[in-house]
Amino acid sequence: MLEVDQIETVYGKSQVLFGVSMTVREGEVVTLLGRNGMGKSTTVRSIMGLTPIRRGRIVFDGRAIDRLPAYAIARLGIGLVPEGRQIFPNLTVRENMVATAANRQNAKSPYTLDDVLSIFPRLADRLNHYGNQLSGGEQQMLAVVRALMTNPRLLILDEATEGLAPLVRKEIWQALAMLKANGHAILVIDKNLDALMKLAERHCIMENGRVVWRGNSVELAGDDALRARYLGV
Ligand SMILES: Nc1ncnc2c1ncn2[C@@H]1O[C@H](COP(=O)(O)OP(=O)(O)OP(=O)(O)O)[C@@H](O)[C@H]1O
Repeated sequence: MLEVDQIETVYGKSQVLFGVSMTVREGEVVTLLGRNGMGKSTTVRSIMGLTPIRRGRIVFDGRAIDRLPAYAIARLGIGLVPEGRQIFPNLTVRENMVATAANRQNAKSPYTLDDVLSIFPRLADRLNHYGNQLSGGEQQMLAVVRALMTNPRLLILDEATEGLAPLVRKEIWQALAMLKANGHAILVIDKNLDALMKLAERHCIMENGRVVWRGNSVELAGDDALRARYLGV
């Protein structure tokens, strides 16, 4: 479904990605792991067309997307929950959701407001609250449901549980498990390894702009030295 092939990305004169390759297949959950500053967000920005790649190729559903503008990539069916949430503070919860709603893939039964609210019931009680009146956890849930309102086939989450209380985090993980069960493909960047090892099939570890390890949850769980070296856990 998504193939990232040998991409190189630069910010001005500083090269950040040095030939990153990874894939996400239909209905699969894949993680990008690594310490801070290793290039995970830049990989996501490159996929979404927010930062242009200098070399390499990115293919989604058989189509090269690496020269497309960000809006066109989103329209093809990739939904992003960006780092830092970025919800609209002066719109209500309902308005935030409607603002991004689109059935871009002409899904047979696109998500309705009620569908996505059933994933995070506490947002249903906050429909008329403004974005800036929500707790951090509620804002994060809103960022997820907002991405879902675009009916993406691939959902990308960049540090979606950062700074959240454990119970709220758990709700987000449960929601992702449900989305996976519904057939969504998900690419997730997060630091909660335990949750990720339960949710994801495959993991990619990045260091200094390269993917230095790929494997499944059993391999990752069984390799203490690997986790200590690249993830510091
Ligand atoms: N807009 C930018 N301009 C210049 N350098 C940047 C920019 N954004 C990120 N970088 C640099 O690129 C490198 C990779 O950053 P990136 O955000 O992709 O890493 P990351 O693995 O996602 O880490 P984090 O979890 O801290 O976001 C870092 O050295 C960072 O300082």
